Amino acid sequence: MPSPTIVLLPMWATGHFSSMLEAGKRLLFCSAGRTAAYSLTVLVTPPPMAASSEASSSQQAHCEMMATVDGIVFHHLPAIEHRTDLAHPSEYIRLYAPQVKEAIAGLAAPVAAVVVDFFGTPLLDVAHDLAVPAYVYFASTGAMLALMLRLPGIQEELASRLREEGGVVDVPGMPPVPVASMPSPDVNDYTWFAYYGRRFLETRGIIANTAAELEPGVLASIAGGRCTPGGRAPTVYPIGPVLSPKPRVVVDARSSSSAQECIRWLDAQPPASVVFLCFGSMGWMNAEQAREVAAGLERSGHRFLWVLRGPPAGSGSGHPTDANLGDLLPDGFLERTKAQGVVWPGWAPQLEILAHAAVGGFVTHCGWNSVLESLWHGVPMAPWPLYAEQPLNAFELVACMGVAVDLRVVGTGRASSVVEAAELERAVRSLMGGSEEGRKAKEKARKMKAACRKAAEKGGSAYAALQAVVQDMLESHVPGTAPK
Ligand SMILES: O=c1ccn([C@@H]2O[C@H](COP(=O)(O)OP(=O)(O)O[C@H]3O[C@H](CO)[C@@H](O)[C@H](O)[C@H]3O)[C@@H](O)[C@H]2O)c(=O)[nH]1
Repeated sequence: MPSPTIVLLPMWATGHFSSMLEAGKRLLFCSAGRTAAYSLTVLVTPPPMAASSEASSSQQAHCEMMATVDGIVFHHLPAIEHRTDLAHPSEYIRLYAPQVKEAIAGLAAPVAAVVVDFFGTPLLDVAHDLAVPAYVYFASTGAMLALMLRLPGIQEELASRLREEGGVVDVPGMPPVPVASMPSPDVNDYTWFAYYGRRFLETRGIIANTAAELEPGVLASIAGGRCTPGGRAPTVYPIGPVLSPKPRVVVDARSSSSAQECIRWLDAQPPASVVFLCFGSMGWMNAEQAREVAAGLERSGHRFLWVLRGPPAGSGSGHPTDANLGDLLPDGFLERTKAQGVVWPGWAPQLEILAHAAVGGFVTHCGWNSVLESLWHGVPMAPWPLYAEQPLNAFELVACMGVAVDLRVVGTGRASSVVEAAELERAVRSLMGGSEEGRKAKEKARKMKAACRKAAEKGGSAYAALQAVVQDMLESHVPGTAPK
């Protein structure tokens, strides 16, 4: 009888796919040496056409990188017909249910557990139909998880709260969240968030990319049943920070020059002297936004490494394009600042950059992977949230963790939020140690670095959570049973 397998159902977006694969690898390593060690089966759903070939090539490169790890097997599901009427990723993922069911039922190994990305929550039905224990992998913050769990109980009053001038939303374990810091409902509208929150309670547990040391308040409030109607608390396994190295091929294929050039430039800069700016896998800037940033950086006088990507081709949705710097930057900027900084017009080796001693601060869109990578290396941040749950993350970084300086963003959304030049100049100076706020953020980030590393050590909280979830999977799995 083959050893039991854990089935992973990741979602294609880079910030989800790579994080979940890395988490799966950790589950696998944690089970090694036990009497019933697992294998890992990853069912790969191709991105919809609108998500672009960039998501496909990134997905493929991650699969190739992970395929070299013993015990991981990939099954690529055939693409379904493209549908233009589906606005939400979860609706699209739901269409894969029959294929996912067939693939799981056809596995030779007994299935110990199915783990779905939170966008793939509709696929919990498949696990239930097959009577297989189900778990969710949550790639974002504990705060966002608390909010999702809370939403079914406050959905009715939420609409009026969101309209109130100066309104706040109560997320247990956090200070009152101003309406402006609520996740932007553009893609992930609150109906879906509430749906996830309800359905998470059907699982055996939520495997979360966070750590008790990072978000003690919200994790305690979830565990205490304060976020859920009826006080029924789900089991959360905070196994983070899970950092996911990007395959070299993804970095090189997406950059106009070798990624190593960034690192070589950093090698020549003094310690903690460079401010790094990067906006995730989907962030981009238009000429108005870039002009303000350029002026702010130049006036700050600080060294910078700025990853600048241009708007998506065509309709404006989809992935950013490699920037044509001439179209985005003010005349003469590159020439005037060539001794001060570098503008990188494509995909950059972010994890290596944040690990570099020359980097002293990070202006970030607050994607949770970016935040964790920054904290892991003790780099303080200035938050410029763009979409999804990023405004909530930004609030948490400043108001709860104290690891970021405030940055005043005018407007919301990818195309319409602007940080004016004078504000960027002020925030960069502060971030780089020019204010009490900046120095405090740096000190807090240094402490978070130590806490993150302690959590991940053998005997640390994340390590214990990994062992606990593997133990739960062993207990829930009845040896010798395969799905019907
Ligand atoms: O030039 C780049 C740009 C990004 N990255 C990497 O890409 C990942 C980006 O992930 P993240 O920071 O989480 O941003 P998004 O790609 O925007 O992630 C999505 O998924 C996250 C996890 O759920 C959410 O927090 C975000 O809001 C959502 O947009 C990180 O590992 C970065 O290191 C690079 O290596 N080079």
